[in-house]
Parts: sequence; C-alpha cells; structure tokens
Amino acid sequence: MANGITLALSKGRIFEETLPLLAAAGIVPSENPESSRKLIIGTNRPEVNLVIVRASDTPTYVQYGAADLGIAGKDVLFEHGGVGLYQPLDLNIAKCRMSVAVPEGFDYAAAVQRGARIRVATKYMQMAREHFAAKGVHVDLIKLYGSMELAPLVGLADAIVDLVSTGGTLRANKLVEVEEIMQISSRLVVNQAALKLKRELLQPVIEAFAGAVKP
Ligand SMILES: Nc1ncnc2c1ncn2[C@@H]1O[C@H](COP(=O)(O)OP(=O)(O)OP(=O)(O)O)[C@@H](O)[C@H]1O
Ligand SMILES: O=P(O)(O)OC[C@H]1O[C@H](OP(=O)(O)OP(=O)(O)O)[C@H](O)[C@@H]1O
Repeated sequence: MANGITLALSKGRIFEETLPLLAAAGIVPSENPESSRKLIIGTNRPEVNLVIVRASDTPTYVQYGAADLGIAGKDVLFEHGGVGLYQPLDLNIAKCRMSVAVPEGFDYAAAVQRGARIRVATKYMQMAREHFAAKGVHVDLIKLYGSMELAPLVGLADAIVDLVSTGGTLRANKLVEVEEIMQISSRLVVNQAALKLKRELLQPVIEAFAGAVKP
C-alpha cells in the first residue's frame, strides 16, 4: 500500500457517517465491515484502501503511518494527545458530548462544595483528570473500558464521565447529567509525514471532505 493511501476507520457510527464524505471524494468501499470479517477493505479506486480498527486505536495507526489518514472522535484524540497528527477538519459527524453524570438523588454540587473526595468511573482518564483538576474537585478515578453507567448502580463509583447523545442510556439507568465537559464530534486526522510525501493523493481527498461537511 506504499504507493496508495490508507484510511483508518472504525466500524459502526463512524463508518456509516463517513460513507457520504467518501462518496464526495469519489470513494466507494467494496465491502461493508459490519458483514465482512476483513480488516483491509478495498474501494472502487485501486490506490485507496480502508483499514478497520477499534475507534480508540485510530490515532495510533495514523501517528505511526500504518494509515495515512483516519477519522477519530475528539474524545479519542484528547486521550491520545494528538502527537504526529495533523487535524485539518472537524467533520461534524458522530456528535455527542462528554459529561459528568451521577445517580438521581446524589447531591453532586453539595459533595463538591464540602470538598468531599468523589469516586469517578470513566474510560476517559485524561479528560476526567484535567476537568476535575481545573475545577479543584478531589477525585479518585477508576478506569473502565465500557458500560460506565453501571458503576454508580453497583457502588463502584459516585459519578461517571462518559459520552451522552440522546440521554437515553442515562435515563434508562436513573442517572442525571450534572456537568457538560466538552462538545464532541469526529475529526479527520492525517499523518504529518504522509501529508508531505503523498500530498498529491491526500490533498484532493481532504478538499472533497471539506466540501462535503454538513454544518
Ligand atoms: N451515542 C453516541 N452518539 C454519537 N456519537 C457517539 C456516541 N457514542 C460515541 N460517539 C462518538 O463516536 C466515536 C466512536 O464510537 P464507537 O461507539 O464506535 O466506539 P467506542 O465503542 O467508543 O470505542 P472502542 O471500540 O475503541 O472502545 C466515539 O469516539 C465518539 O466520538
Ligand atoms: O445518550 P445516548 O444516546 O444514550 O448515548 C450514550 C451512549 O452512547 C455510547 O455508547 P455506545 O452506544 O457507543 O455503546 P458502546 O460504548 O458499547 O459502543 C456512550 O458510551 C453512552 O453509553
């Protein structure tokens, strides 16, 4: 794939929401990663391949040049740190927000005010650490890899830091949002060296994506 370009995408919402952007760049995947077990997927353009990765691994593939470009959530980029990545575009897809949530009935404001140590479960350690440090709130962070909403229900934590979109998952688990940390959407990320070495192939894709971004 050294002569072509490789785009890293995760299955699910990022893949689905990227399809119209790919179409605008004249790129049509030859298989659907939801039904195929293949991790390298060709396209209608012989010089363009897709690699299917875990959402949180996208920046790593692009940082090391294993993929020339990729699409990753701002949440994932914040945890990664963005080293070696050029971030030319906010694609305005996979929109949600990072929030603090607690069980209904837990008085978060009072706990913060009296300086209590709060146990917070999250997959987003860096985001949570910076948020609470900036507010001067004392927290013990507990790293989880998913289903954060369960943690307060079983006594593992007082609060969670997680992504919220419709709020349906919080409601279903009798949790309430008490603080919004950051609005989240996905960005195009490009390997900085590839941008120089493969500019002729990459620039038209970046421009087509830019032209297809919905406000
Ligand atoms: N409910 C949601 N609504 C809209 N966007 C979301 C929602 N949940 C997550 N996202 C965004 O979509 C991105 C991809 O989410 P996805 O669920 O595919 O991966 P993940 O399960 O969070 O990651 P991983 O598979 O690496 O654990 C997230 O990084 C986030 O930016
Ligand atoms: O506010 P809502 O619309 O309910 O969305 C929020 C949920 O979406 C995300 O999970 P996702 O659906 O991606 O599941 P996953 O983390 O298991 O992939 C997030 O971790 C929340 O649990």
